[in-house]
Amino acid sequence: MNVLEAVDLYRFYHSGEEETLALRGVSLHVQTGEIVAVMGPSGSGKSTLLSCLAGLDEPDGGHVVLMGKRLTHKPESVRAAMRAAEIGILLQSRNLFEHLSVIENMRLQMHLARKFDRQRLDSLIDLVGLTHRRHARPSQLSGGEAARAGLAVALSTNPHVLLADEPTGEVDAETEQDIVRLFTSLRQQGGATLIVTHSDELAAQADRIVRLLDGRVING
Ligand SMILES: Nc1ncnc2c1ncn2[C@@H]1O[C@H](COP(=O)(O)OP(=O)(O)OP(=O)(O)O)[C@@H](O)[C@H]1O
Repeated sequence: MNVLEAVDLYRFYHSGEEETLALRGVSLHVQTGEIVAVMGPSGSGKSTLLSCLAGLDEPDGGHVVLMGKRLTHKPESVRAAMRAAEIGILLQSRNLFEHLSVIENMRLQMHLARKFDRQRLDSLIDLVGLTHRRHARPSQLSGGEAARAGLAVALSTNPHVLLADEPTGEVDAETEQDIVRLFTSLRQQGGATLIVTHSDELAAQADRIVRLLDGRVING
């Protein structure tokens, strides 16, 4: 089953006289139990694509279908509700509120999605190896711990699809291995994952690699 599908996405940016064609007719899908890696050089449109897939940005053309329902060209409030219910998002800027502890960040995410689940909270924090750091604030975490905490927050609502932008971008080799293992265990549980990455190691674990160049898919 297609959990997430993008059909012929276009996104243009205008600044002054200049127009950038960030996406030029991108189509892709992610199915249940599948990891799809999106790769491509800097500026090829990966982050723009992820924002459109998450409903954080509206494409200028084309559409996105999430769990059989159109996500694009809907009011922001509707997109936000669909996002909270169905999507886990891990962006490069991370998804942690600085004034909340790891566990409070996870709780907040669950409450926003109206999916509070004490058991899931405990098992996820254990899964990412942060039980002993559950009460730490983001500023008190190492880079690798913060990456794992961000992942725990993204997964706290048990989303149908996880979208991750460079999840291993700033972590050491050991944490990268842990994150790779986490993604593969999610696949075993039937999760659908789309990862934007420059890491060959992470991409090697994907079922498919979608390569972007100048806003176009150059293979699928
Ligand atoms: N808000 C914006 N305004 C104007 N141009 C933008 C904006 N965001 C992105 N772009 C341009 O759109 C193109 C695609 O950018 P995008 O960030 O999606 O690429 P990327 O593949 O994610 O790059 P990177 O690997 O460096 O993060 C680039 O040419 C970028 O300069």
